[in-house]
Amino acid sequence: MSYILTLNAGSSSLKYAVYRDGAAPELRAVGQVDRIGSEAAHLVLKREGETETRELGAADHARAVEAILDICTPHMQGAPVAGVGHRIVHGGTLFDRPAVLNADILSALHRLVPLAPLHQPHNLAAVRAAMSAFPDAVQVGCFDTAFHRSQPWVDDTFALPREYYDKGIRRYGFHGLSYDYITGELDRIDAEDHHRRTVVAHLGNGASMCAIKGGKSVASTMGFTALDGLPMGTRCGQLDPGVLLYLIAQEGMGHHQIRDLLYHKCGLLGLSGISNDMRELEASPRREAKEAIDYYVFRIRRELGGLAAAIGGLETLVFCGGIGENSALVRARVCEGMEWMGIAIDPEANAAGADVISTGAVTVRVIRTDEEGVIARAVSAALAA
Ligand SMILES: Nc1ncnc2c1ncn2[C@@H]1O[C@H](COP(=O)(O)OP(=O)(O)O)[C@@H](O)[C@H]1O
Ligand SMILES: CC(=O)OP(=O)(O)O
Ligand SMILES: [Mg+2]
Repeated sequence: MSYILTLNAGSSSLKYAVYRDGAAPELRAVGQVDRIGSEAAHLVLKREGETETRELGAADHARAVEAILDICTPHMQGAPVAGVGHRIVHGGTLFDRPAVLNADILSALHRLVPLAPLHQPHNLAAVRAAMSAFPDAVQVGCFDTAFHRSQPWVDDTFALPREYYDKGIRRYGFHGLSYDYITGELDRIDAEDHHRRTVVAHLGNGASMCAIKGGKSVASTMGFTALDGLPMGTRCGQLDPGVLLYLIAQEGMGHHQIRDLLYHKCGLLGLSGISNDMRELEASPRREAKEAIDYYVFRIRRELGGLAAAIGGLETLVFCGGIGENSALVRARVCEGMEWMGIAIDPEANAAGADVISTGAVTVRVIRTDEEGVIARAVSAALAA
């Protein structure tokens, strides 16, 4: 008997899950370290209906991995961690599937840091920490970009001179582990194949949408970085590049200020001035909160039309991610007045967050996504190979 650990490192958080390896990995515990990089990192472990927490003080990713190991070990009854799976945001053009990590691959992934400055360094830090904590375990990288490698050239490129495409300035797309999971679920639950043309809305703190045809990504709203497309908790989403030129030339802003603005101060937080958290905005009576939700919904509806056009119609629409799975309000407002597209939903089914909420020609589903599960299965396959 052995265990699989999955690590999903963000800039200030590290989500993890522990599985017992087997034909189908069995989830044993999940948790998260928050506020990494501050003076007050905080660890949570949930297993068998119980929650444990620990204060870690000042902690980097290596310390976070150490603390995760420390809190999990007593529950593992001496069995080893045979494999560690990592969500790695950027696989560039190199990876269209998971890969067993070694020194050569790590240096290739390190060269992609400039393409994902706020995600990739933390993903790689977690890999290094796991390699030293589990020197005998197989380390498997699972790439957010991999699912989108099938995108046609027109959605892979920007209309920049060709040399920039060759330098890697392309539309990679992200949240691929989530889209991979959803695609697998649709194959499983919809045997009659009413999902040949599907749009998935992954609405979490980071958010994107993907048009999937015959199980393959055709177009997505995220591009070169995880800033493009939909507005997010704190990220801007689609932005006229002229705005950046203006900020540089007229406001005298530099690289770090602009980066901080676009990643941390925009989106729902920037528009509302209240919060990046959809729950708080839904509960707020203030006009700014309502307008932030208005903009959010408006952008999703615009993208839905565009993505459906990219795949020549729509049979299935899926909502997932923290907002997609839990916000009946956002789902209702996205679907409102969309009968012209074949989208109509049942208010009660929507309020209950039912698996299927539609009454029209397009099947509208709510699916709890599972990026961790996708990673764990990739590790299990690598261990079996
Ligand atoms: N019941 C709910 N109603 C509305 N929004 C919710 C609800 N539960 C969670 N959310 C929203 O989900 C978002 C977080 O999504 P999640 O997928 O957990 O993010 P992450 O990208 O960090 O994994 C937050 O905006 C949060 O407010
Ligand atoms: C790529 C991305 O936006 O990831 P997350 O939603 O975890 O921030
Ligand atoms: Mg997420």
